[in-house]
Amino acid sequence: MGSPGACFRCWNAITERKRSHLFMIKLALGLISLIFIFGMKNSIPVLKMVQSKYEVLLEKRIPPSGQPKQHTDRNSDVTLTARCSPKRHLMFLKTHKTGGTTVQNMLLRYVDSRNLTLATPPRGRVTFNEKFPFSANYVRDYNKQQYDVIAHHLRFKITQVKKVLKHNDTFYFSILRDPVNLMESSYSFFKKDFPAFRLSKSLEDLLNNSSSYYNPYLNTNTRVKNPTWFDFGYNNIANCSEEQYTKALVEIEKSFHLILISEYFDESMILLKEALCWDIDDVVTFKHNSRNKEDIKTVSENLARKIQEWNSLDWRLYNHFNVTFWAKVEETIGLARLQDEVAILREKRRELERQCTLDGLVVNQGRYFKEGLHLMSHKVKSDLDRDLKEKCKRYFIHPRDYTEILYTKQKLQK
Ligand SMILES: Nc1ncnc2c1ncn2[C@@H]1O[C@H](COP(=O)(O)OS(=O)(=O)O)[C@@H](OP(=O)(O)O)[C@H]1O
Repeated sequence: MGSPGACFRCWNAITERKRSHLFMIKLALGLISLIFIFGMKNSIPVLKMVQSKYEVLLEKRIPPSGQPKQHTDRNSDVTLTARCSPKRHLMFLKTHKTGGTTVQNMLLRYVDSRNLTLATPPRGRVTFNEKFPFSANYVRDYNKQQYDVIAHHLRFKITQVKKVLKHNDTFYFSILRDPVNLMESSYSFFKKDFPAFRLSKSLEDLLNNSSSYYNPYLNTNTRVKNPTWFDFGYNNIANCSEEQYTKALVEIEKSFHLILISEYFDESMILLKEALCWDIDDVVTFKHNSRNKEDIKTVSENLARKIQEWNSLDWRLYNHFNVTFWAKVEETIGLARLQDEVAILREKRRELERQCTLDGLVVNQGRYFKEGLHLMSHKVKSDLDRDLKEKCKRYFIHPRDYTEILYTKQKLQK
């Protein structure tokens, strides 16, 4: 190794010509670096948003006040006392065909056991008016009173939601699903409900001949294209410029504290429980609205690409929040603890299934059986004691029935 003095002498020994060559190379390298950094920053605005989102989420992670709650860090065997209190004011944007009914059932059970106030849709309905942006007047018996939870389908409009959920610590969250899986599910579930689905012979036929089947201006075709973008309150049919897309994404980032991912449902439940400062027992769920295997069609790579193009806004949205989901995992509980807790959650589900049900998931022959589809559900054992039977039933009850039960209970409590 030469000394700094020796190096200085080397430098002086270089001829004038070589020095100017070196200068030119350094200048070129500097320029290339600048172009690269500038290009990255501007061509991937989404990455910038991911960063800023996590700065915001980290700030919000531990509420400033509330009852101390103990969390055990399994990796270090250290019991940490984090100051957080269970969140009870919740806005769940129930998107379509994303596993939303499963999340909703968990929320309704939470509302039930904690005697919270649920904003309910009109009698006999499982959705608010979904075609138009939400209005506080869509809530049954709305009289400017305060509610704790919204968990039914609606088209998101934050100003109106805030007229119903007035607590300023309301936690906003939603769930997304890969648009390919979502559209395959949607096409079979809503086959008779939307003209574009009804008229086409298959999903492939619809996407190959969309102009023959799909009239975007027909208000009965609202959720055929970019259905999740529509649920979030945005225009799912007009061309969306880069600027409009980014503006919408920033709005969603600002309004929602957490976006769950259907493909990682159990992981989502653990992340949600952490964010809400709930117990793991609160997030044990059973699948609702799932189809029998024989009703699920395999989607070829070619068709998958077409579905992604058709739902390009939903596809971008999903990819964005898939990234932020995992970043959030890293920033909060970490992958190792996530895996441990997912295993505990699944064991709890298995145990409850053993206690409550006869044969696991079976084809639903009940009242809400959807014609032409084999929807699955659980059958509660008949020989259980009264309390356990009531508890078990709550996991599998149809949202329409549960909503009515909660509505009546709330009325009686007044
Ligand atoms: N826990 C869990 N994990 C993964 N996927 C799940 C889960 N719960 C429900 N599902 C699937 O979600 C689909 C039903 O979605 P929704 O309940 O949102 O439907 S609806 O819009 O309310 O009709 C439906 O999808 P398909 O079976 O593909 O149709 C369900 O199987």
